[in-house]
Amino acid sequence: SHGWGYGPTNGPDKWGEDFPVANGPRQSPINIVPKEAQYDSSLKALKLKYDPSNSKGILNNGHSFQVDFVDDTDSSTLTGGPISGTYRLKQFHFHWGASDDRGSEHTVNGIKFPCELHLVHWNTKYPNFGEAASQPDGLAVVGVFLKIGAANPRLQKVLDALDAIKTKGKQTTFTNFDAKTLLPPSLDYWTYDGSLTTPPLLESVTWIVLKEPISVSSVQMAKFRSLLFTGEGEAPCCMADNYRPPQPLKGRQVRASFK
Ligand SMILES: CC#CCNS(=O)(=O)c1cc(S(N)(=O)=O)ccc1C(=O)O
Ligand SMILES: [Zn+2]
Repeated sequence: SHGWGYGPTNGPDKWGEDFPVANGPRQSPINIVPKEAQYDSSLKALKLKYDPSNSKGILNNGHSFQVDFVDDTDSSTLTGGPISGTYRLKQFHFHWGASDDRGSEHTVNGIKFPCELHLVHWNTKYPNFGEAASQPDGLAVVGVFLKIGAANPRLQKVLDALDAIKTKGKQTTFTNFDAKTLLPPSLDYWTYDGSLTTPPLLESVTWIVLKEPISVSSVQMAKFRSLLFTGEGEAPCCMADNYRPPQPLKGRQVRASFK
């Protein structure tokens, strides 16, 4: 049977057939309405401590590309913010559109950004990522919006690696990358309880969405779209529009770390 994807026959509207949690009470992404977010003075500042030597490789996984990190020690971690304990950085990846008017998963007042970065972390109170991914407090994903503007030099090393991973399943080494350089100056954030935005859509994610976007140029966005969903030797299909649309809030509270 065909696996899940983002096409008309296997896209987000079809995921519930194989993954019934798709219609669960804490699905992601969501539309964020800043005026309805509650400022919570008890929310701590985010603390992101990333060791560049932990970056391992970059992989085209057939639905996005991801940069993987060594996560067998506490050398690249997320602490503070809305979470308790220590979460280790596992990978980061992006979601983007076929044109600059769409591509993000979260939206703000219904506005779509051209791209969204996700930094995936898992709670070290569990023995490994797989175990954590099945727990309600197992994962924490930091989301960063990208908006069209000046070319972002911090993205260039990632984009220059994409020629080597054009087709599904290709990977190459990607060392000494400091993921902190992808973050905006302000770490103000919205947070809510949600899920993975791709199958298996597990409801195990504390979402931490930064208010301030980082920049990306239209030329750089075209580079994202040069990737293929398809494997070598298959009819090529450009990797784009790999985003799930916002899901029902179902009574959840979105909190803000800032006034
Ligand atoms: C079990 C399990 C699992 C999910 N893995 S992931 O958290 O790295 C991930 C997270 C997300 S997201 N968009 O929810 O952060 C998307 C894609 C992936 C992925 O495997 O490729
Ligand atoms: Zn994602």
